[in-house]
Amino acid sequence: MTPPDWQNWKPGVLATLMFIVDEAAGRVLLIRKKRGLGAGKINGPGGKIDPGETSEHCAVRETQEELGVTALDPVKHGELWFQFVDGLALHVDVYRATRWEGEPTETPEAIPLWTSLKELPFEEMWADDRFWLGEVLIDQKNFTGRFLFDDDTMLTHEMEWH
Ligand SMILES: CNc1ncnc2c1ncn2[C@@H]1O[C@H](COP(=O)(O)OP(=O)(O)OP(=O)(O)O)[C@@H](O)[C@H]1O
Repeated sequence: MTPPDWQNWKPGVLATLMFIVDEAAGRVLLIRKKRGLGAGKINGPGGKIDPGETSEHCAVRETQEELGVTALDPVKHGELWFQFVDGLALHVDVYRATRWEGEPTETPEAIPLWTSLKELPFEEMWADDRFWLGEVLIDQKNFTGRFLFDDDTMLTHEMEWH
């Protein structure tokens, strides 16, 4: 199919992703997602923004709910625009934090996975992640990415680095 013009994409559902980076140990706190969109995949903690909530608050709250960890001083590094051919549209703000409180704990939503920054498990992640995750986590770059998906299959992508 022909993808719609990027400019005509709707913002859709607003959501967030949080990546807590332990710079001293060269690792990032990922999750194995147990339910919801992308169940079974490895991703960062995150989820939908509640009405009236800021995106930063959502990223912190979802990380608390999924892992029992509080991210401190998160910095926004990017925006992901996902369009699925079935009509679902997701707009995701991506945060990175280097300080946190609490010990990651398994919850009904997620299994915590401290992962080496040198061995990001892209084969178990959403297909778009290999276009931006290393650049954000390691190089602290800022970006906007737009991706068209048919279920799990990425059909097109467009990256801007700021
Ligand atoms: C398509 N390629 C993708 N690549 C990378 N990450 C993706 C993603 N698609 C969704 N995500 C993230 O996965 C979480 C689930 O999205 P989301 O719709 O919010 O579902 P989830 O059921 O977890 O939300 P609630 O916890 O119910 O709020 C959410 O953090 C969102 O940012």
